[in-house]
Amino acid sequence: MIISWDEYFMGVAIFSAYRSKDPHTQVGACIVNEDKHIVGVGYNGMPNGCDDREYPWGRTGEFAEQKYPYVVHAELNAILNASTSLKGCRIYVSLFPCNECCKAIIQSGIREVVYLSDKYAASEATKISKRMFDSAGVRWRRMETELREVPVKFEVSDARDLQNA
Ligand SMILES: O=c1ccn([C@H]2C[C@H](O)[C@@H](COP(=O)(O)O)O2)c(=O)[nH]1
Ligand SMILES: [Zn+2]
Repeated sequence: MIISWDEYFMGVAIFSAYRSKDPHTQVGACIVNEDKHIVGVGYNGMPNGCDDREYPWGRTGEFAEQKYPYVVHAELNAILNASTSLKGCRIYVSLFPCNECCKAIIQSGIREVVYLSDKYAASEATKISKRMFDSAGVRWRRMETELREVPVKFEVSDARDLQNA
């Protein structure tokens, strides 16, 4: 099996998402420069020093008892983790960015967004993101692939024999 660049970078975003402790929506992001080098990855999680076993992961109730005021979004983590300037970069995200991430993406100099899920397309946040991306000239497109899944095997004993593992 040989995967495309888009599949490869989105795969890194999806793999990053598996690190998230969010029980409802795990999100991953992978930022790539014009040389196709990965310069930042991230997932949605609590800020450094905020123990993710102590902070809430719920979606309802009092604001302070919900996850929303605490969690750092995947895109922002990827931007903050980046090792270099993001001017001209592309970001792969497993979920279309919210309006807050949209602003950070625009201001960082990222020029293209490739996304997988648009499950909150009807939300105000997503509509606002699309408007701001369009105004700022940041392209956005859904990931196109025939792939449904990629097998990942950890029991491989010989790295030269991945196909037959
Ligand atoms: O741009 C975005 C939007 C959302 N997220 C994160 C924030 C939360 O942890 C989840 C969304 O939770 P729901 O339960 O689906 O409301 O996704 C993000 O990382 N980036
Ligand atoms: Zn966001």
